[in-house]
Amino acid sequence: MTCDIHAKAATLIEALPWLARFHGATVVIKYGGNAMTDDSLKEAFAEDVVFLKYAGLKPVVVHGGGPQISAHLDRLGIESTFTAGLRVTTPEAMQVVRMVLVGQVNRDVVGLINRHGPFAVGLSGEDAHLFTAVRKHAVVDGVQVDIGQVGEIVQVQPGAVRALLDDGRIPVVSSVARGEDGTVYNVNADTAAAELAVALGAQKLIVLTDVEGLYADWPATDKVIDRLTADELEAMLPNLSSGMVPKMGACLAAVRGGVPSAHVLDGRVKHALLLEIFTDEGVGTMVVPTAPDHEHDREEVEA
Ligand SMILES: Nc1ncnc2c1ncn2[C@@H]1O[C@H](COP(=O)(O)OP(=O)(O)O)[C@@H](O)[C@H]1O
Ligand SMILES: CC(=O)N[C@@H](CCC(=O)OP(=O)(O)O)C(=O)O
Repeated sequence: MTCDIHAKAATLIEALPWLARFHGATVVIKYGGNAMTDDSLKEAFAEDVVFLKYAGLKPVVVHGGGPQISAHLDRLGIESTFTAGLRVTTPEAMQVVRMVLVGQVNRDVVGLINRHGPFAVGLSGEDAHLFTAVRKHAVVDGVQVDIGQVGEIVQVQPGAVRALLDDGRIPVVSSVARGEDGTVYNVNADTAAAELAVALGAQKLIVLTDVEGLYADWPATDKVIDRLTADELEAMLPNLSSGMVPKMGACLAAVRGGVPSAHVLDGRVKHALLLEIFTDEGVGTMVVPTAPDHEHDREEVEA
């Protein structure tokens, strides 16, 4: 019993340096479609985000919804195909993408968070010119491939998100973007989260997904890379497959854009967010700008 109490106190006090470090910091969290399928995990995610807010951080959520979009397209008899991890998006599919992300998944995430208080406000990347995009082409074996209404973000106007943060709210953003010509674009949510993290000058980008982190030798799953530099990641990128291409590309873009660290965490682990931010070990894969001079504790590495 005494032992239990001491262990609890030790866990709480272990958080102290991290609370001091991240007080007032903006943290962008990408909540992935594959990490949002289990009800008790969804509730734990919402608790973590609200915990971060009460702990003095400024969480911003960017959500995905790939599996939910695929399920809806399936019901309508529309086939889903992906090129380089991106959904080939016909105008017909785009209507479904927008409806599912903005009308369904965004509402679900906002609702989960707001069980704890009047915090979450949902917005689409189209709102207040948050994300402006142009048509993106995928490159397969050096050849440009048309993938439909997939957008590449060319401008972020984070004013609406900042205003919500200043008002003590938790912005919840869907990865749909506007084009200057009125076209609506489907943007990969990892990419959107990274762009927003850079524009906000965030202290961290955290990407929650359904694997432990970046595996060194996928599909072998016995070794997770716990830390790598931007240069090391860049060298690995051409050999990555499926959803990890945009995910790790996003981590690289965030770190190169001035975000001090980007993390890929296992969203299937309850309270993975809290473990990453408030404990000494950290979990998952961390991307940092450059290698530390010598082996140090995690605090120095992230500084
Ligand atoms: N090197 C790798 N390490 C980890 N996962 C990988 C790797 N290469 C491919 N994957 C696959 O990428 C998936 C994650 O991408 P994705 O399904 O798009 O996630 P999310 O929906 O969370 O954004 C993993 O579930 C795994 O199947
Ligand atoms: C262009 C593109 O691929 N867009 C994604 C947007 C949602 C997303 O990224 O969802 P996850 O994070 O759950 O994968 C899609 O249509 O699936």
